Amino acid sequence: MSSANKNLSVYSDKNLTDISEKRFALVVSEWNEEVTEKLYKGASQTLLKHGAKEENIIRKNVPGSYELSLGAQYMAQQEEIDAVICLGCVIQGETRHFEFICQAVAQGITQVALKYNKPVIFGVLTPDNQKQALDRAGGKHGNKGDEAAIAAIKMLGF
Ligand SMILES: Nc1c(NC[C@H](O)[C@H](O)[C@H](O)CO)[nH]c(=O)[nH]c1=O
Ligand SMILES: CC(=O)[C@@H](O)COP(=O)(O)O
Repeated sequence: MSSANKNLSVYSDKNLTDISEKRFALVVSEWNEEVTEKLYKGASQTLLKHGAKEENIIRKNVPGSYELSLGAQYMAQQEEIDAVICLGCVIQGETRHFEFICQAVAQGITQVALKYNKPVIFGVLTPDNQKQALDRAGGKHGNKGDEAAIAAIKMLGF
């Protein structure tokens, strides 16, 4: 089901685990910052809405989505971090570079989650163009950042 048929910001908030004492690392790509700042806003506001403390939301920037995996590892290895949310936007260009970044970051983030046995969430948009990105960063299809935050909360309640 595509985001066009399932709004990224629509979710059930029933039985969400208490996150008042949980610490979240939000690793944010600087590439396409017009989009990633919106993703960060969505994720951070969703965490606060569901009880996270502002001082327990730690933000770290990386140059681009390819660096999200290493940034996630730096944070996940810290015992006091309960979950990591990676936020990025990789937009298809003229070459196959898009494919390599998307594959690398998806696999890299997964490896970090499994290595450190804690939620490391893939909050990365991979659109064909800027419009698709903005539609999923607080636009008509919701906000991928909201979805990522809820995924982190649900995995903490696993
Ligand atoms: N084209 C996009 C990039 N490219 C940069 C890479 O992510 C990486 O920083 C570089 O290859 C150096 O290792 N990054 C995005 O996040 N989004 C893009 O559209
Ligand atoms: C995903 C990218 O790195 C891409 O935006 C770069 O554009 P291009 O493939 O035209 O070099």
